[in-house]
Amino acid sequence: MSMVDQQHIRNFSIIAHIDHGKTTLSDRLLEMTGTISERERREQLLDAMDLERERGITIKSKAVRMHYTARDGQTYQFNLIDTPGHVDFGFEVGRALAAGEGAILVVDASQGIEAQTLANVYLALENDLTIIPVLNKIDLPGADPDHVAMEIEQVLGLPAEDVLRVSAKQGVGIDALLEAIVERIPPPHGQHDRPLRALIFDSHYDPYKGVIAYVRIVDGALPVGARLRMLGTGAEADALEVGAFRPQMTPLDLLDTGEVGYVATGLKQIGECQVGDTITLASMPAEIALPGYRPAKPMVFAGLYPVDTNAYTDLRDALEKLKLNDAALSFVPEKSAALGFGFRCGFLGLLHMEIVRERLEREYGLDLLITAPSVEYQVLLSNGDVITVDNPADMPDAGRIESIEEPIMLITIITPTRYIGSIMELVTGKRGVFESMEHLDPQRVALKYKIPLSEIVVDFYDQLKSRTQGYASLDYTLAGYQPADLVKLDILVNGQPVDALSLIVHRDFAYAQGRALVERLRKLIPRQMFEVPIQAAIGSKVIARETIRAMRKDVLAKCYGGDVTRKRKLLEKQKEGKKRMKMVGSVEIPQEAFMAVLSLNADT
Ligand SMILES: Nc1nc2c(ncn2[C@@H]2O[C@H](COP(=O)(O)OP(=O)(O)OP(=O)(O)O)[C@@H](O)[C@H]2O)c(=O)[nH]1
Repeated sequence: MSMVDQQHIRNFSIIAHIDHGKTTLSDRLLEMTGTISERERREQLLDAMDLERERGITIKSKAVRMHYTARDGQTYQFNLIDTPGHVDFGFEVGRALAAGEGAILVVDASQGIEAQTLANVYLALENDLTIIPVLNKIDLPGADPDHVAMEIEQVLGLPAEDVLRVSAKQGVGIDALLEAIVERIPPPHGQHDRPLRALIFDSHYDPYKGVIAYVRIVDGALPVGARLRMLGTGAEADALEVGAFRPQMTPLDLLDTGEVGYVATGLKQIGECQVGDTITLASMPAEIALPGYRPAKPMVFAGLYPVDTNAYTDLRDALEKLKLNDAALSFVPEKSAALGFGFRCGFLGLLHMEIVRERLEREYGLDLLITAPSVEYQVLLSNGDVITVDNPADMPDAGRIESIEEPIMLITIITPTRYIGSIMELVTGKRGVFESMEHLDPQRVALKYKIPLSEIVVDFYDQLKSRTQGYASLDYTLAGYQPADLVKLDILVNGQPVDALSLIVHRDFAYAQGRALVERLRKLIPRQMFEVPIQAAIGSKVIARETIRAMRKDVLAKCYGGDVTRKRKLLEKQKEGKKRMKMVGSVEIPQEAFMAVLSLNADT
């Protein structure tokens, strides 16, 4: 049985703005400590998920154990908890941070501080972590380490002389960083003789071992074979296996005070082993749970429907499994007159939505139809009741509504000063209100605005990037709810309202958006055998109309009167080519139509 003195443990995360080199640096630390070989590093081990490698981003946090022999001759156990960098995943960053005592803050020496650098530093400070600031990419010709070190001192209050300089790519400055981890990050100071308290900071589901909880042992120890109890849910389980990620799962006899590792619980019910809960021993339970996490709050909602109606239960099972690896995902069954049975899902943001959808399709072989994303509205009814509405189709008739409140975000945009005008124009065009402007240096500012979430979920980030040639960065937090003059815009296809195409829009923009949407739909919905009118309406008032002309008769005419099987073959072939279509009434509507709203601004 290995006993490690807590003095020789260091638990930390690496935090960074996206693309500043967090993954490259993590892999370099693994290589320098002999945890992986150079070849393995090249294969970018930490970004193991296919999807991550393709998108080049880190989605799930991971916890890897390394051993480092320092200049003082002592061997230290490092537990590196990797965190995702994208704005949608701030929730996971917070969880990972709470499992350690320190954070390495990576800043690209050619880019300087970006929006998520700030957001991550605030999260680290909230968790009382020791921060080691590191300038990465000093090998780049455009790197200006002295300037960025001063920026770090001025904006973040971390002394410039404490800032380390590395090139993760070339392996420069990594020794000094390893020493700084030993010297600057405090060891854990848990109580070895107290009953076990282990914080669950992540989990995944394994078909053979059940729920695998990623844990930080705060007090006591967790031996293999022990009977465990979850303090929050009361569920009990056996520790089938305990171990550490090195980086593969490696079984051990026990996890001791201060250590980070995993425990396989055999639990099949994901709800019984929740991230944020405390694990203790059934034989000698701790009394007080560790402070948990704020549950992640979904911000964006969309309907997910199987293209094949028979796949409904498969979709439900897949969502349940995914949820284990993704605590932020929420879903409830919903029924659409147009699309049948499906689920209303809640996501942290659009990137999160895209990832969930792709994982469902790739890992579970599902063909899905997804509706346009919506935010959550607070609706005060004339009878005094307040309801929340996250599906435009559920919005009550205008006559029953007293007022509607929508979520408002506080956004921070960091940008070179030359783009301020263009950003102002973008933000005010989306009902944004200026809050403040702060200079980071003579060439760069942090702009703050309040803006409705519904205006930024769609393509705000892309527009911001294209207006600033990629130079601006964005971060956002919920600032509260505000009343607004909102109306429901219905879309009628062939005279029938299609619930899945309804939208909530501001009254001032309703006409323009209705026009743009019907024009767009006219292009997206394929011609049918008959003429199809497409209308946008508010209540019973039609505000825009387009017509899809009928298909020319001679396409199928060839088959008439002749060979029936040939006609059937032709129709089947067409069907295959249009997999992602839904029959709505007598009209086939393709997936793109349900997402048409996403590309509206490109037209207006
Ligand atoms: N020149 C140079 N490029 C680097 C260095 N470190 C990382 N990069 C490159 O910067 C890009 C982003 O690096 P990643 O390690 O994927 O960044 P990340 O912060 O982990 O990104 P996410 O996981 O998506 O948040 C990659 O193309 C790296 O090859 C460095 O020291 N020098």
